[in-house]
Amino acid sequence: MTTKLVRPSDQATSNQVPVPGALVPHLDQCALLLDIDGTLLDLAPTPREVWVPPELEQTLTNLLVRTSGALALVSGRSINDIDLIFAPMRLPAVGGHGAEMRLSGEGEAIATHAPPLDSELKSRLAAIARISPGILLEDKGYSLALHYRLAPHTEKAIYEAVAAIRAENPEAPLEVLPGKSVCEIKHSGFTKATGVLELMTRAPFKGRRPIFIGDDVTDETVFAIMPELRGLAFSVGRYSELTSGHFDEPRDVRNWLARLLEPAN
Ligand SMILES: O=P(O)(O)OC[C@H]1O[C@H](O[C@H]2O[C@H](CO)[C@@H](O)[C@H](O)[C@H]2O)[C@H](O)[C@@H](O)[C@@H]1O
Ligand SMILES: [Mg+2]
Repeated sequence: MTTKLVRPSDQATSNQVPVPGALVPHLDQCALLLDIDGTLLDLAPTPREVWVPPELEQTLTNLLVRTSGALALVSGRSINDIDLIFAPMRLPAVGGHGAEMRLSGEGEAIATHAPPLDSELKSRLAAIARISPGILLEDKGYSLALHYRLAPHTEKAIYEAVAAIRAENPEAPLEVLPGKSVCEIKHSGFTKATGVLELMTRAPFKGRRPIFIGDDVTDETVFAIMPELRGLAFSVGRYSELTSGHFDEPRDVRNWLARLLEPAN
C-alpha cells in the first residue's frame, strides 16, 4: 500500500503540540472516522448551541467524495440530532455511542442496535434533573444524558443519585458514561468501538485503514481498537497513550482535514 507521511503537527496552523510522525494513507485508501463535539465542533454551553462552520461543511463534503464515501461521524449524539446539526448535509454515521449506524447519508435508514431504556427507570433518572434548573436532559431513547455544564456544582450530586438508582436496580445491565459536563446512562453491550468494528466490515469502509480522531473518555474504546484495524488514532485536547498524536483544539482538526484535500494528498 502506498502511504504518505502527514504529520498532524505539521498540518495544523496554531497551538499545535508536537505529535509523533504518523503514516497516514492516501485518501483513496483510508476511512475517516470523526467524533463531533470537542473534535470537529467547538464545545458550546448547551448541546443545541453548537455551530458548524461553513468551511467545515465544504471540507467534509469534499472529503466524502475523495474517500468514495468512507467518511463517518462517530458520536454520542443520535443520528437524527447529527442530521439537524449538520443540515443540509447527511453523512454516514455511528450514533448514540454505537447504538445506531447509517452507512450512507443518501436515503439509507438508520439501523438501531440498542434496546430502549426502561421507561420507569428513565423517569427515575430524569427526576435527578430536579436538583437544579441548570441541569439539561437529553433523551436519546436508548440512553439518557444529564448535562450539567450550566450547573457544575451539581456534578457530585448527579453521580451519587445515579449510583443510588443503579444500586436499587442491580439486575439492569446499565453503564454510566462520564462525558464533558455530562453523565449519560445507557445499556451496556454497545460502545463507539462496537459500532466502528461493524462499520469497518461494510462497504465502502471495508478494507480501508481507519483514521479516528476523538476527544473524550468514550473515544478511548475506539483508540484501543485501531491497531487491530491497522488504523491510526489522534486525540484532541488531551494526551492518550493509545494515540499516535494529538491536536490542541477542534480548530486544529478542522485545519488539518482541510489540508488533506490539497492536491498532494
Ligand atoms: O461523541 P461526541 O460527538 O463528542 O458527543 C458527545 C456528547 O456531545 C454533546 O454534549 C457535549 O457537547 C455539548 C455541546 O458542546 C456540551 O454542551 C455538553 O456539555 C457536552 O457534554 C451531546 O449533547 C451528547 O449527546 C453527546 O454524547
Ligand atoms: Mg467528543
